[in-house]
Amino acid sequence: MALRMENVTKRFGTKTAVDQLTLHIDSGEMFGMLGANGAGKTTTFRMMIGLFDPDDGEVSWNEVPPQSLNARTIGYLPEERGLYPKLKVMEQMIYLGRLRGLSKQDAITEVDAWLERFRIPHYRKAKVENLSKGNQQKIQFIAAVLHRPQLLILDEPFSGLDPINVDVLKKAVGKLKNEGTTIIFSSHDMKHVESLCENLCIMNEGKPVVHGKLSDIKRTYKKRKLHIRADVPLSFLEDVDGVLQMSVGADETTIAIRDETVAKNIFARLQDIGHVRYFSVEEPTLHDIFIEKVGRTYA
Ligand SMILES: Nc1ncnc2c1ncn2[C@@H]1O[C@H](COP(=O)(O)OP(=O)(O)OP(=O)(O)O)[C@@H](O)[C@H]1O
Repeated sequence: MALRMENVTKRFGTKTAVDQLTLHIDSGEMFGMLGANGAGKTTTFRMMIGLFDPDDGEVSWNEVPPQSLNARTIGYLPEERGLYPKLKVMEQMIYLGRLRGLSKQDAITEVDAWLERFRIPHYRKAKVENLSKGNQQKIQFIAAVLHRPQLLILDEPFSGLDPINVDVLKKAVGKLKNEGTTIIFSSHDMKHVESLCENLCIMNEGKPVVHGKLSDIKRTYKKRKLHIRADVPLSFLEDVDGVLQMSVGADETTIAIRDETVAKNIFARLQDIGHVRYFSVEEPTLHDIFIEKVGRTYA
């Protein structure tokens, strides 16, 4: 286990921001952290990088506490972006690279490669304040990875990016994962977590309410949705045991059901009637699971 958080608690005055959190993240894993505003994600990240000491519990990376790690081990993209607006991109990257133990030349080589990859080599000498928000975010990402960290923590890396830049950044993150980097990121967009992570944690009020492998989480979440298109009225299905909700559209009827056995019952009844053109059982999405576990409407 590369990253270990054991029973970690962090309080601010009377507020418990993180409450007895235990997380084990393997080396080379891509791990997603979800949670509503104020759930405790950023506080957790700050403890992972040693910026905050936990009040209780322990944090370690390969058995070493974050405060004792070499400056090159961890890369961090903070939620509040922290570039110097008046400095030029390359000047700033060299400065940050040097802080993490890179030679000037190694920093330049690494940053140039990233600028090429992001198709913005012409911004090498631009002042950060003159870049668009999306390009500033790419530069901030480069600042987090230019020293090739083993552990990369990205707080909301995709927020504020257009879909094209989301893809660019997703590819960059995928490349780093393939090279063996352990990556932990938070997102308010469940589709990002669903498309990138095998393992995840959903936090609510400082506690993990769901934690584990995405496929296992989906399997244990029993509720399903049915989509049916038929040439006969389907309103009689409302009375079937285990039907939770039904919405009748122009062509398609969607039914929320308690579990898969209900789908089998409905399928059997429809076969008796015939005239069914389409029948599908939808796996729960992370969005459905989030709403149920965190218990509030959340985009
Ligand atoms: N430095 C601090 N001083 C006092 N309270 C804090 C501090 N940092 C965080 N908190 C509180 O701790 C709780 C958790 O905050 P945190 O920023 O970790 O949540 P988050 O999940 O990252 O939220 P968001 O999605 O909005 O970024 C919140 O109630 C927040 O107000």
